[in-house]
Amino acid sequence: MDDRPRVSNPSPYATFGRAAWAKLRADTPMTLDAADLDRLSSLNDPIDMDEVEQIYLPISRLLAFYVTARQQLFRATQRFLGHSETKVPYVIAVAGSVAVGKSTTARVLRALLARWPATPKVDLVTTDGFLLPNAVLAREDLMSRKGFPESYDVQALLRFISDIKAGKREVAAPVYSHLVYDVVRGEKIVIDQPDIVILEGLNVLQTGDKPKNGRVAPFVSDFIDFGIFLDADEPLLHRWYVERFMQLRETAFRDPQSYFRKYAQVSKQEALEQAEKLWAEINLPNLRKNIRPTRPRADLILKKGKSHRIDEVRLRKI
Ligand SMILES: Nc1ncnc2c1ncn2[C@@H]1O[C@H](COP(=O)(O)OP(=O)(O)O)[C@@H](O)[C@H]1O
Ligand SMILES: CC(C)(COP(=O)(O)O)[C@@H](O)C(=O)NCCC(=O)O
Repeated sequence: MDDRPRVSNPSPYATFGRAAWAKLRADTPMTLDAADLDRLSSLNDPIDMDEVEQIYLPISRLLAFYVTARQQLFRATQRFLGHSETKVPYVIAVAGSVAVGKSTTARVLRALLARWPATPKVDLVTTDGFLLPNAVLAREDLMSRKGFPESYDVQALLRFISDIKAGKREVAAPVYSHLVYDVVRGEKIVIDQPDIVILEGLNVLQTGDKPKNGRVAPFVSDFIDFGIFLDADEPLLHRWYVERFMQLRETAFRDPQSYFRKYAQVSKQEALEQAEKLWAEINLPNLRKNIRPTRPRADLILKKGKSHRIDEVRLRKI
């Protein structure tokens, strides 16, 4: 019998259940209260104190180590090259499906990181601002591909993130409105050398096309220091998407400016059919083809279960 040790394919991740991960909070203090959480959670994505204490405080502690280590490495390179010190933001990406709750995760992280003792300046940018305007999407027959890689101005997103990592001041990003379902003309947010940028969106861990003429184009993910993938099984995502659509029908869709105002007026059944259609024809295929394949590129995978709680954490160790 061959008793040599088997060479197995080791997982690059260490996997934790909730209780084991919660212990890694160590002595990190709680800096948010119930009112903060109310303000930070999104529609149909509740978050409570337990979730922050058990899941997010250990993440905040981990990121404090990573940011310090990265800054030291960066300063070492600057010293070696004899360059004067420029300030370069640390970029954290938050990726995952439509309706998984990226906005809540990104906002809670931002609030926690901004309350570290050194109170760094933390900015949050969503990639939807880089979607092509509806007029362009309609012209190119891409309205039913919103969120797919071809629906974004990837060059503009790359320019934005590379300018940030080059330490440029006052870098502008366009702004998207979920209400009008389009990029808002003339509106922008300006990022002015923060300590940390959180970049949130479906596509932040994506890589570009295959090499052309022997050259590989740069990817958004090349400029990311730490990637988080927010994960959940398809049936849950489906449920959360449809539930949110039906809740929006009672709220945002009633606004005369809402792109979906029609669905506040039609029958519940018609609205439900539209939500199912958007999920089945756009968001689910996008999840399968373009979003979930980026999960193995994440440094941290947060898997949500029922009630939107994170049940499992996987941290890249190699
Ligand atoms: N049609 C809509 N009208 C108004 N707000 C919306 C609409 N669709 C999504 N939102 C809001 O936009 C934010 C981003 O949603 P989404 O891109 O699905 O990402 P996630 O759910 O992962 O945060 C959420 O806070 C959601 O509540
Ligand atoms: C705007 C989105 C593409 C998300 O963009 P992101 O901020 O992740 O880049 C998405 O919320 C969306 O609108 N998807 C199109 C199908 C739908 O209406 O659900």
